[in-house]
This record gives sequence, C-alpha cells and structure tokens, in this order.
Amino acid sequence: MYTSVSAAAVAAAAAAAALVPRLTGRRSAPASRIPEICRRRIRSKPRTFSSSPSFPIVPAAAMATDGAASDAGSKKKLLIFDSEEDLAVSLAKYTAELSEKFAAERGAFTAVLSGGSLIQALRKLTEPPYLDSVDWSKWHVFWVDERVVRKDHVDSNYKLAFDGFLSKVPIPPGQVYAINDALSAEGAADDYEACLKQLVKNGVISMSAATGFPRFDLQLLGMGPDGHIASLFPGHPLVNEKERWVTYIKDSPKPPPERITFTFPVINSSAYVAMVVTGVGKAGAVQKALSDKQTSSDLLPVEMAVLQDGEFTWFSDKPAVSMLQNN
Ligand SMILES: O=C(O)[C@H](O)[C@@H](O)[C@H](O)[C@H](O)COP(=O)(O)O
Repeated sequence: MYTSVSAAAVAAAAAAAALVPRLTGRRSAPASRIPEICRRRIRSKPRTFSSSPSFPIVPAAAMATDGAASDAGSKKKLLIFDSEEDLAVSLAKYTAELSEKFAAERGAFTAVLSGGSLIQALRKLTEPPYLDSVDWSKWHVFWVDERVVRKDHVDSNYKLAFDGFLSKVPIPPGQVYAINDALSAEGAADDYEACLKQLVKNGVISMSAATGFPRFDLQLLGMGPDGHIASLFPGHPLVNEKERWVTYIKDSPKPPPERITFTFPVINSSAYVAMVVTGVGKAGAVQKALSDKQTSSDLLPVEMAVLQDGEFTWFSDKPAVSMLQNN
C-alpha cells in the first residue's frame, strides 16, 4: 500500500489515505553498437567471486517545488509505503514497466544506479515474475556515482550492485558500464564521460534536446541523511558544475573520499527519476526537500534535483516522511 501526496498536501502526508497501487503495464541496440571504449571495462566480473508505463502511479500529483528551477515539463510525486517490503514490490513494477516502455519505443533501456540501500530495494526484480518477463537484453546499466576503488573492493558500488542485483538477472555483460578502476579519480571521470558520449553517438543513450545533456530513461537514486544524492554533497562546489557530464571528488565527506559522479545537468535531464528514501534518519532532509518553506540560497543537493522534462517519484516509507506533518 502506498500514499501519493501532492505539494499542497505534503504537510498532511503522514495522515493521507492509502491508495491501492494500480498495476497495468521491444528493437535491440545491437552489441556492435557498444563502443570499444565502454566495452573493455566490463568484461570481468568482480575478482572476489565466481562467478506508456502504467506503474503504481497515482494521480500524477504535480508537486510545485520551489524556486529552484522552472520545471514546467516536470512532475513530482511522493509515494509513501507502509513497509520497505511494499516499497520494493512497487519499485520493481515501476522499473519493469518503464523497461518495457523504453524497450518498445527505442530498443534500449538506460538505467542508472546509485549505491547504498537502493540495491536491496531492487531485489524483487530478481524474482518471478520479473526475472522472466523483463526483456533484460535491452538494459544498459550505469552508475550515477562510483567510489574510486577496485571493482572487487567492499566499497565498490559496482560490486554492491553485482552481488545484489546484476549477477541475478541476464543483462548482457557488455551493457553494464562500470568505471575503469585502473584510473585515478580524474581519469575515471574523464573516461566515463567519454564512454557516455560514445553511447550517445551510437544511439544507446538519448540526448535531451532541451538541455544538451544525456537523457537517461530511468535514474534510480538514493539520498543520504544530509540530503546528498549521487556524490553531490551539501556545500560542495561540485553541486554547481554546469558543463561536465561526469566529474570527480577527492574529499567526499562520506567515505571513501575519492569518487566520480554524474553532475546535476545530467541528473536533471532524465526522463524518470525514482528517489528511494527510507528510514527515520532521512526524515529531516525529506522534510526540507518537500517543505514549501525552501529558499533558493540553502538548497540541499536533493532539492537541486529538478527535472527539466521528466517525472520524479519519491519512493518513501512512513519513518522517512515522519517529520512532514511538522511543516
Ligand atoms: O556511493 C554512494 O555513496 C551512493 O551512491 C550514495 O549517494 C547513496 O545513494 C546515498 O548515500 C544513500 O545511501 P543509503 O540509501 O544507503 O542511505
């Protein structure tokens, strides 16, 4: 069960009536279209182991956000689930239906992952019916941010995703775009950006005509308790990057310190974003992000995620929205 809340009703979110999820709802990007620059980095597994969507969408509550951006073409929705289990069920349906939509429309589905608890929230996709019903051959998987460590390192977002999700579904290995873990942070960011540019040229990744930045079909993101998303942290100059697609950080306040990250222009050019946020530890940042008392001078990174022309859906649980009624 979940609740959908519009901006006007955010203050009453915790008490909003539960809605029953409405469930309703393929050409190939040939392997030859995958550029060598991207191919070479995904051949090996981590070294330590062997081995017109109709998602649970409720009335598309267009949340008036704040003055952060003019997002006339953007919609925001807040879904509040009774439990993390319900959230995971709904997130799988949402993702599977977007996969079907984009595979039918453009022959490929570009999905971007973050690290953190998101990967566990995707677990239902690795089970029936999705394991068999999703056309995994159309998936192209990217990371919104990655720690600059070896792919078999415990801190690697690639390893996290591989262990919890990618190793359990039949996505062609050549369509999983991990960073080049032999490079420095700066080199890995440059390399990943070059990879994205090549995939845009080859038609695997769409471009946003509106922004001139790549337009990923779905970015599946998490948020830290401080309101960071990707590796874009509050008060860090990287949040103001306007040119680069991918950049790097060497002083991340969340360890490990060296990371690469998509920039806001890339995040905000997405067609769909699912922001998966659970637990009371996120309640303060959720309150600030969804409050109507924002000022443009002290925006958290999560508040700067405003799609130019897309749909932004919060997948949250009750503890995460527990401070909303205090707005
Ligand atoms: O590499 C990272 O550190 C993550 O990509 C990071 O941005 C994460 O998504 C958030 O910190 C939320 O993580 P949790 O969901 O685990 O709180």
